[in-house]
Amino acid sequence: MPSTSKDRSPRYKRILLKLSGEALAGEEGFGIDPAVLDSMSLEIGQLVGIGVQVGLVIGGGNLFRGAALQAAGLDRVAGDHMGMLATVMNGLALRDALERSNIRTRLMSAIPMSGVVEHYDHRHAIRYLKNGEVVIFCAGTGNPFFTTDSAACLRGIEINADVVLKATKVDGVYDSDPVKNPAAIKYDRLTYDDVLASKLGVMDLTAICLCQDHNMPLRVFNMNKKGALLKLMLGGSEGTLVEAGRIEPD
Ligand SMILES: Nc1ncnc2c1ncn2[C@@H]1O[C@H](COP(=O)(O)OP(=O)(O)OP(=O)(O)O)[C@@H](O)[C@H]1O
Ligand SMILES: O=c1ccn([C@@H]2O[C@H](COP(=O)(O)O)[C@@H](O)[C@H]2O)c(=O)[nH]1
Repeated sequence: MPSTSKDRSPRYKRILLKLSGEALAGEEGFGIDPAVLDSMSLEIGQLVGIGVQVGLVIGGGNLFRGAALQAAGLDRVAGDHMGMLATVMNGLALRDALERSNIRTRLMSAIPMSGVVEHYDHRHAIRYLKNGEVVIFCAGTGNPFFTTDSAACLRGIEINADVVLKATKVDGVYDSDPVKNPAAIKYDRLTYDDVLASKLGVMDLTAICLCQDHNMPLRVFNMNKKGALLKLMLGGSEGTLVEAGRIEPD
């Protein structure tokens, strides 16, 4: 039977999607691959097309990470500032790609950068989202010693998103890192307490605690699977859902 517009009504009204900076690098492992930007824009455009309000947080791991710079001898705070500025560069590139695809987009930075990006203000952000514009939140939380995962959960809570979606290169949360352990077992659902107690490393624990404190559901899924994001919006199951409450075995 052909699908009707009713079939395509989204399961979430407003989402916060965290995009990995590392994913932007594509095959190169460093920098920004325009082909990856275009494919991300296509997927995001599909969500806007079915009426989902989309807030984005972009990581910086394709350019700089404070902890790696510190290991190379740099001061940690300077390294973290470089990492946050890296997310601004990624944000500028992503906005450009989205706008080339005719998706109206705002870029808001936690660090004021007059003339380059708009300074973050959650009330303005909500207004833009209601207006159908995609909003990219860059520069993380604006503070060192945090990550963009924490920034994603923070912004998700501030804009009152229905869910935080972490797009990554693995299929969800496993009992150990699936990149290092090919025999790792994937979970479909977990509680915040499960993730915290077992220190499951897919996201930093500060981010998980924030979601737990504010009862913000979190889903980790693989962005390399074409159409996974749209499938999720239309009620399909992808990745791992982390939420409150006791999960009964199936
Ligand atoms: N228990 C686990 N389940 C799933 N993935 C895990 C687990 N432990 C560690 N990981 C690793 O965490 C990675 C997810 O982090 P990812 O690179 O997407 O985020 P990030 O570091 O926040 O992004 P960025 O590239 O923006 O810095 C996965 O690629 C996986 O290798
Ligand atoms: O709130 C924040 C967010 C990020 N940083 C620094 O930026 C890099 C890149 O972010 P990823 O989450 O690793 O992609 C991060 O390693 C930190 O150095 C920050 O200081 N504060």
